[in-house]
Amino acid sequence: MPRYAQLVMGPAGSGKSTYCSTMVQHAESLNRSVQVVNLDPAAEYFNYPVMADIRELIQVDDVMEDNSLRFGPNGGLVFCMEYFANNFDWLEESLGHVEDDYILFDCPGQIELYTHLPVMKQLVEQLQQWEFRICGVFLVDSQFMVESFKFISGVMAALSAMVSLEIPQVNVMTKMDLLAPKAKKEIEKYLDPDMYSMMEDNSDTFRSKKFKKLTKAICGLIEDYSMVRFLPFDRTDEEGINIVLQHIDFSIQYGEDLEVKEPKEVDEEQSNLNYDEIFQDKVSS
Ligand SMILES: Nc1nc2c(ncn2[C@@H]2O[C@H](COP(=O)(O)OP(=O)(O)OP(=O)(O)O)[C@@H](O)[C@H]2O)c(=O)[nH]1
Ligand SMILES: [Mg+2]
Repeated sequence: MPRYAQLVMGPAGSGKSTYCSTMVQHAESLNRSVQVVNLDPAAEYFNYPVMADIRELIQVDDVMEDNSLRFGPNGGLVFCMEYFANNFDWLEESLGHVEDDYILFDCPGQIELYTHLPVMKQLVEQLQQWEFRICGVFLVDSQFMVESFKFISGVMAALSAMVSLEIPQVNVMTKMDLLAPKAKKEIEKYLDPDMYSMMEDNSDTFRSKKFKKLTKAICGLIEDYSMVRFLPFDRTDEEGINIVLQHIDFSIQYGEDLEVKEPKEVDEEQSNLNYDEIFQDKVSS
């Protein structure tokens, strides 16, 4: 039996930890068991129960206080993640060997982890060896997406994670509840974007021909992949949360291997009896 995982990624403050706790609550309401592993060694606050916490293995503060290392917060985090990659047996022990489990990994927000550092890819490969089917969930804050050039940079970040991890990925625009109705309408065009027309909208803002050409090339690239789409995520909207979950479940084929529930056996005599009654009713009417 496979196991299932979501790798919850995205820039700092994009809402990863909030997404995890919202998903846990939503899963509870569906009678499903979903657990969370905190993989952020600098995490200070999250309001979900954790099944494992990387801070038991290593903490950024300890690394920063170490006089021989002398790291700042970002270097410290990278050091922690490399240490983690060398100690996956800690994770194996914490996860146990439960068939059919469904785990969310709340990742740190440093964008370099998803663009060029190898640790996330190593984690993916390790999880696959443990028979996990993994979906990347890349979160981007909708507040920063109301202008097209910001949107393009968000898309590029998501695409970069997608290309480097080589797993199915669902991109999510978070904090939709904070948008004013007008901005919400404006942002709708980004949910299923036609990149070229978006670039035309903005043609006045391009300062030079070269910049315009570059932007056009980037838009072409994104369009060719045609995989960077965003789903809106409003933590107050159960239906919207369910749509996001369904997309993710579909990408990792969750539920396909679940045992089929047999319909209740009907007593044959009883069912014949019912049929006779219905027949009699029909004849007499
Ligand atoms: N209104 C609203 N606020 C949100 C939502 N998601 C996150 N927030 C707020 O945004 C802030 C950051 O959210 P987190 O969930 O901690 O973000 P994160 O991506 O885990 O942050 P880091 O782990 O520091 O990278 C918090 O103050 C949350 O309350 C949302 O959907 N709606
Ligand atoms: Mg967090």
